[in-house]
Amino acid sequence: MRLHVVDHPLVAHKLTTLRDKRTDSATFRRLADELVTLLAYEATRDVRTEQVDIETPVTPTTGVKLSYPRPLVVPILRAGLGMLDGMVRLLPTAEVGFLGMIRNEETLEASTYATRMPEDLSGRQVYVLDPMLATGGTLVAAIQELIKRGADDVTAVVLLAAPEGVEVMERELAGTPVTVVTASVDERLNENGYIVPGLGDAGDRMYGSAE
Ligand SMILES: O=P(O)(O)OC[C@H]1O[C@H](OP(=O)(O)OP(=O)(O)O)[C@H](O)[C@@H]1O
Ligand SMILES: O=c1cc[nH]c(=O)[nH]1
Ligand SMILES: [Mg+2]
Repeated sequence: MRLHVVDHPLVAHKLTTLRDKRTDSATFRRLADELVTLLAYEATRDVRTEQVDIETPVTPTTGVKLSYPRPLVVPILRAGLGMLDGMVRLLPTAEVGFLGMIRNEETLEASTYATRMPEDLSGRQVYVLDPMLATGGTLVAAIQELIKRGADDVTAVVLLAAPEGVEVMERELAGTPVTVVTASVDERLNENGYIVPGLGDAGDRMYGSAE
């Protein structure tokens, strides 16, 4: 597994406001959207392209366009939904699949409550979106499902990661073609499985507590 921490002052600036507990939901959603677009620039560095012939007003030339099969973008509901627009803005030809997953806040185990994506992902590049990589249970399960369906290149775009979650991913997904792109690897997880310093519950901060 490859880990890429995006080191950029604009990313750090937006992330700081996102972490601030005084930031309201509307601002949080806007900042998450902007941050994803910055991370997407790095996450798509190896997106597949093919050569194409065009004519400029001056002369024929060759350029590139995104290849087929189209990349698949998979936000993990709920919180990953807040990252979708920022990602597809940079990848307009992408197809979008959905995974609904929830972490049990007592056991910290992830379970899947909704799946809507192609059965056959052979030869597809997939971008998974989830703001938080905490224990890693959610992302490991999501990526194992994508690889089972044949995906041969998976990039997870996460706003924040905990070192514990990165370690679990490295262990559980060893030997698989997986890259994690994040704005920060934070200090640790606390006793409730929350990232420290983190930003709290990403889904709740985007959409409310859902109770
Ligand atoms: O790495 P893990 O320990 O598995 O935790 C991370 C998961 O927890 C959060 O989702 P949550 O279960 O709160 O669902 P929500 O997005 O609907 O709020 C977050 O968006 C990740 O999906
Ligand atoms: O810090 C955390 C950990 C898991 N899920 C969140 O939303 N935040
Ligand atoms: Mg949540």
